[in-house]
Amino acid sequence: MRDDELFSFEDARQRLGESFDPLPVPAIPPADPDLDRVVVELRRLRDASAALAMSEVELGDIADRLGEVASLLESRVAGPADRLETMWKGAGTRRSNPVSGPENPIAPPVDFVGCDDGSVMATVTLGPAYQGPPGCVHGGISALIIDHMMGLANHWGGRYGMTAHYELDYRSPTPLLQPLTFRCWVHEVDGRKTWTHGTIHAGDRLCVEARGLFLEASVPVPGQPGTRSTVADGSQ
Ligand SMILES: CCCCCCCCCCCCCCCC(=O)SCCNC(=O)CCNC(=O)[C@H](O)C(C)(C)COP(=O)(O)OP(=O)(O)OC[C@H]1O[C@@H](n2cnc3c(N)ncnc32)[C@H](O)[C@@H]1OP(=O)(O)O
Repeated sequence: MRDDELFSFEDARQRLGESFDPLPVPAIPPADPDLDRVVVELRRLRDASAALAMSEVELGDIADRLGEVASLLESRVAGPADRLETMWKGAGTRRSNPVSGPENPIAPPVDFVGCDDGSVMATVTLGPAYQGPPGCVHGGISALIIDHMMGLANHWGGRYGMTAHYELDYRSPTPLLQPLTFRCWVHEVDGRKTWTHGTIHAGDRLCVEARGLFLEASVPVPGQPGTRSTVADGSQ
């Protein structure tokens, strides 16, 4: 097989076979609409405060007021271990993951679409908060998004698993402030193993190629002794 064929999603559906029966990820309503609003505001702050050095903007009063809000929030919430237990009584990480989660301020967020061709696709424009090389997306951010998206591609292809092995080739710089097309698809399956591939393009230009090996596995759910969950789905 040629290298470029490895990174073609065209026949992903064929490879999944007649059993391809995509499983959409059901939308889950917010447990608390105000939590989603808090996260929206935090993302506005993130985007407005990234890459501000040398801007000559007067920030002293902003820092003071943000400090007051942070202290108010801290005084109202439980510790992180307690919160981890509570969130698993809800939607698992489907609403709180760091890539698409509406409850997670570090998520860009990325919105995914399951495609009839067997792949999962997303278009996203990343801002300065995600900068690595000058004007470019940090390679670890690309890796984070594709890894998560591979999990969704597995689900779309009727598979699940934890990442056991993951590798990337950065073929050309991945620009900030331009729409990027992410695509992931199941490449091959064998028993507990799923090999999943992914790409990032800026327009027609290939920026990143990725390969992941996922193994069917589950982990204990925080605060629910004896209960295990497959990665991220919040169901047992
Ligand atoms: C209705 C609901 C909708 C919900 C819809 C949700 C959608 C949901 C989207 C979520 C998207 C999240 C996606 C995030 C994905 C992560 O971030 S996962 C987090 C990162 N990964 C981890 O923490 C995994 C840590 N590693 C482990 O726990 C264990 O190593 C594993 C992966 C469970 C495997 O352990 P194990 O089961 O003991 O495996 P083991 O028996 O040693 O090996 C099994 C086979 O795999 C091979 N293997 C194992 N490791 C490797 C390796 N690293 N390289 C190559 N081969 C390997 C072995 O050689 C062996 O091969 P065979 O001899 O059978 O041919």
